[in-house]
Amino acid sequence: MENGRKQNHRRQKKWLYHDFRPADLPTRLLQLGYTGRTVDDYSKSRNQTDGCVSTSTHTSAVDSMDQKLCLTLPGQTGIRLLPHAEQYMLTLPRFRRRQRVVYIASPLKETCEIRNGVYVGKYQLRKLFDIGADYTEKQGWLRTSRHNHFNDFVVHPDNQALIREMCAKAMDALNDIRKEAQMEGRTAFWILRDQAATDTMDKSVQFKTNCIMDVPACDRSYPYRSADGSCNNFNHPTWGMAMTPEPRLLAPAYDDGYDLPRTLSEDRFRKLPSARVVSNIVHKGEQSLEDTKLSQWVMQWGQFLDHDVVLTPLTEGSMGGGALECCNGDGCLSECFPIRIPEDDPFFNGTCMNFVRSAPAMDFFQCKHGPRQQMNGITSAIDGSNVYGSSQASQDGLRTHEGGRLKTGPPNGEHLPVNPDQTVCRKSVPSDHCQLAGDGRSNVVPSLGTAHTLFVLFHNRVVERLAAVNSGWDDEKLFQEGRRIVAAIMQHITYNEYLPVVLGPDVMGDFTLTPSSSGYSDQYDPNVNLATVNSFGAASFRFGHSQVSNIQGNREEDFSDNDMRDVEETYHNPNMVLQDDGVDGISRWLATDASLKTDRVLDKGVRDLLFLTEDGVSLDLAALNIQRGRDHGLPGYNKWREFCNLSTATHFGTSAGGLVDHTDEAASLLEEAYEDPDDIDIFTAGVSEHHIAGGAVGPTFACMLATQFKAYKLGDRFWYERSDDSLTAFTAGQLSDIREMTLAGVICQSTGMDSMYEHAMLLPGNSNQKRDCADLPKFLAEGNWQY
Ligand code: HEM
Repeated sequence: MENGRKQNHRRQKKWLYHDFRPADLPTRLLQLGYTGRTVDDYSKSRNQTDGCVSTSTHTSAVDSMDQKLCLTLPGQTGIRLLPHAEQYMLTLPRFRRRQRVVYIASPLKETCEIRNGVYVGKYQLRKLFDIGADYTEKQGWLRTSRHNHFNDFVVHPDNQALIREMCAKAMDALNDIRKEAQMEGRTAFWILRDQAATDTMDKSVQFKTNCIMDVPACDRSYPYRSADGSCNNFNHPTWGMAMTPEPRLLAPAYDDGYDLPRTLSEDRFRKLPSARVVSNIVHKGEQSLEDTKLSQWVMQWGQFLDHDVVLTPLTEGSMGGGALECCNGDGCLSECFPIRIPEDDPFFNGTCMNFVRSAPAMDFFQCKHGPRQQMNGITSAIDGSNVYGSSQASQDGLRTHEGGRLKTGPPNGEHLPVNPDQTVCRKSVPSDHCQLAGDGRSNVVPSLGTAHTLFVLFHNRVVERLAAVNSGWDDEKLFQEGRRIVAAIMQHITYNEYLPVVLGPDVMGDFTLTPSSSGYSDQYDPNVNLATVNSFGAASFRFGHSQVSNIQGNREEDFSDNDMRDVEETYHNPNMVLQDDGVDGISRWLATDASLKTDRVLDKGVRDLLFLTEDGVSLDLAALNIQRGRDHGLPGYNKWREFCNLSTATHFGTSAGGLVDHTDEAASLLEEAYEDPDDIDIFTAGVSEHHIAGGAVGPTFACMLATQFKAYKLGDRFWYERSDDSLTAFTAGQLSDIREMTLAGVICQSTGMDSMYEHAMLLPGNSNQKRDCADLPKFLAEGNWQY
């Protein structure tokens, strides 16, 4: 008997890891929760939509098309298999006879450390089964960094320990879930499926508690924002803090309920189309339409603002460190989720677009964990963290520590300072420099670098003026007061100039977003969490990608064209902004060139040529957006319609019960791309809706965006319009000075320009005339600012 049990146990282990028989797969799948489908069905559906991407000369695990396991055979292309988490596999029938070894990539939770300045976590490839001779075991490293697109998103050393803790905990959490499932003899999918449904903004599943992070202690008498956004809310000091998980408005729709990206329909019978296929069908167009009212400053303010409120770090890695290459060697790692490029792609030659999953996160302060979450690497509040950084160390590194000023850089001290890491950008001439700013993405395009530069220069003008009227103030006081004023002006520009043209008057009113024209506005509610929610970063606020044009430009003092470059030439190349007249000329171009209309089409510069390298490798931003939503487990379009109390679609027509907020053309393209309206990705459907009256987005994105902007306003203890907190409030006179300020005023004050259009975000016209800078609002720091 004893012997029998042992044998049984051994047999079970063997079955799991070594001796898997393809014939058992249907039964195994049923046990694992993939009900109602046979292997053949599954294989067929995967066959239709998946391609195999990498070729190998030896037997090894090399690639995956979406986050899972893969198998390669000598001289054959790689095949992606099923989730490592459940320790089982699927294979395409045609390879059965020839397959040798299948590996499992499993993170080793105890191995989180910093290497070469970035967080790395160890993973191990274990043999799952073998039907042949070769067998090797491999080890590699996963690292968590801010981003892998040309190292834009470098982790500040100050945050490395935090990332390490967080990632270790997140890996622990996912392992706990797996173990729990094994102990109960059920799959994690079933355990978490119901619980995941309740894992919304406030609740998450609680498995085990071994907290190692302390909730920050708050000094209630400190009058300024902390550098990392902690203690904005005294009752919840981590709300809105950098390096914390992004809350969710809706439960995630992961394939396995807790970790694996959404690649299947809700009933798990359909495989979703490749993100690039969707992009080719829905987001491709001959030429994007220009907006008739809005200038490029709307696009540029959107991106600059985005970099104030959200940065979602990715997991990176490779055997020897460096960015994860999911189309080239790292594809077997569970953190890879590359995008399949169809054979008949109109632009790309290859079959695979690199895509790395966002780093896993959990609420490590409350030690709650459940389905995989993603983290915000920067502060959530609209607080100028893109100017001042999101950690104490980063803030300190940006300051001169004299007179409250921020550092500036060559050639004339009117540009961003030199980044200590000169490998994060491309240089046209040796005298160019990679720029340093509060957010790591400032080199992405020159017009973004321009916005950053303007606000650093503006800060310095503000503190100079404060110093002139407050002679007793030291560097710290000047810096913090300047920072407080600049953040308030950024909030005002956002709610007074940007949001009204994006959301239109009705939504502004319904969500109480319109700034008061006089007096105070005391809507602060300490029960509101101001943290940037997952769907805002991964979907709705990406609507701005549709506004990006193929050109980066510079205009002369008389606003005629000066330097016009294709956007792909300017990615990660700050040359344009570092010209003597770069900031002025680009600001003029942004104010007078039309933004592209928010619609389903993304221009070629971002849809085919994003981050083009000298080697001719580029990405598709629409496909990345779709894939990112799936990576984060964002539910489909219909679920967001429900969230927003809007009708859902049961057919692809535009009549009642269908896609009522789409044109016939957009609806029919969605039908071509998807099998069922429930499958439609939120980015794709959201960006292609009709605009709401007076706005630049459709009703679904308007609701999702307004929900977030309401939280930024109501949940911010430092909201600029408040009067009811004597510690943080501006005086009535100061508030009225802040309300006077406009983006045009900031541009004029920060540069040597003579004139600018009054409403920088609107195209020139009868109600938007060019004005002398002398006649535009100025922040003078007289009277009201003398203490
Ligand atoms: C030249 C202009 C722009 C470029 C090249 C660009 C590029 C990118 C890239 C490469 C990503 C990461 C994609 C991924 O792997 O998931 C991203 C993320 C994002 N972008 Fe843009 N973008 C631009 C403009 C904008 C604008 C105008 C907006 C908003 C109005 C915007 C909002 C966002 C948001 C919210 C994210 C997610 C950020 C995060 O969670 O880390 N972007 N963008």
